[in-house]
Amino acid sequence: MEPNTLEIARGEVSAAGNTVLEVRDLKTYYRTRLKEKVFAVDGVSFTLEEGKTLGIAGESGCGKSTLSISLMGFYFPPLHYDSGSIIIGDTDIMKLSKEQLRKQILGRKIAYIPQAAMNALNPTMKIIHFIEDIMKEHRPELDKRQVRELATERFETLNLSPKVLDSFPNELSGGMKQRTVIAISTILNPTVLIADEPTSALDVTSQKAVIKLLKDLLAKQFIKSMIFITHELPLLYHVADEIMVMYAGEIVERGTSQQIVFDPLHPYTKRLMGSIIVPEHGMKAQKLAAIPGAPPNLKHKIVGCRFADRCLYTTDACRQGKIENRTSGNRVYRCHVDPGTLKEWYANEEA
Ligand SMILES: Nc1ncnc2c1ncn2[C@@H]1O[C@H](COP(=O)(O)OP(=O)(O)OP(=O)(O)O)[C@@H](O)[C@H]1O
Repeated sequence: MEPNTLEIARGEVSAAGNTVLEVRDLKTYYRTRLKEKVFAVDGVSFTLEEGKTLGIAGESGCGKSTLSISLMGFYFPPLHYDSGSIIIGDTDIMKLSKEQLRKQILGRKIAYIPQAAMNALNPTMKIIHFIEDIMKEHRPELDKRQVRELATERFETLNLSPKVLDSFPNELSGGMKQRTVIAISTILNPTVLIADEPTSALDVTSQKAVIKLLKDLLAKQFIKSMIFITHELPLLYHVADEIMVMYAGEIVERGTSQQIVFDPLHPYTKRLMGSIIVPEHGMKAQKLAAIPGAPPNLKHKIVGCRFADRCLYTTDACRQGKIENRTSGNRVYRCHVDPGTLKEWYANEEA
């Protein structure tokens, strides 16, 4: 079904397809020791379609990790939920109790691989014991032999040696540990997998193996969709079907990976991606560009565009009221300037 214009304008729908996750106007904040609220996720809305990988890009501190943690619906101080919905299937998980979340959602519907996940494994437990613990909670009808059979089959299908099951974490290389964490985290076939910098701190060969594993999980339908966060632009471009760009707690643009990298609309995306005339092979070493200045302090109420202090094209209009989303074809971006004018400005920069 085609999304209607209003839905797109709210940034709630990006593409036709089977929606597996819908986030509506989500707001979450850190409470500081001085009792101030830092809204690191401030009115985020988006959908994720079955079979798709959605990348999240943005400078350090723009809220990517907070958004991904927030999507689990499970909050530990200093992070708090303020408002909004996280809908998986027919369930708004924010309406569930912590117990319901733990039993019905975490690991089953949504799984999260945090930064440096591989270092979080308890070194005194063999890999099979992590899987047994998960199954005890979620598939109590299975005995130990059945759990081992299931784990062996899963590891073999993912081209991981079943011998790993009888290893301790510190007997595995960094890359193998990371792949093992991913295999364990997805053993219940979650609808959505969130991978936050899953390849950072790995050598190039291990990075490739992790990416292949993630793609295999999708292709073999052990997961239905993925949210992928990385600072590595070429990696994001190659892994993600679509990219959302975050700035100061808001989504400022969403489009296909091709559009975001090579034809950005929002001035923040434009700066973040550097020059749009980048031949693909030249992207290999490219990271997200450093932009002069710093994002606004989220402790304070911000009026107008959050990027205004760093944008090359700021006018008085940018500093007034709330900046609403605009649409251009399948794309949504949060800037009051029309696409034609933006493209003209960017063309002049390159002239
Ligand atoms: N414990 C905390 N207390 C207060 N503010 C915090 C806390 N943790 C993060 N923040 C703030 O929340 C905002 C978003 O941080 P977050 O780590 O989500 O960004 P990020 O885009 O994931 O960065 P990175 O790419 O470095 O992981 C930042 O302004 C950060 O300073």
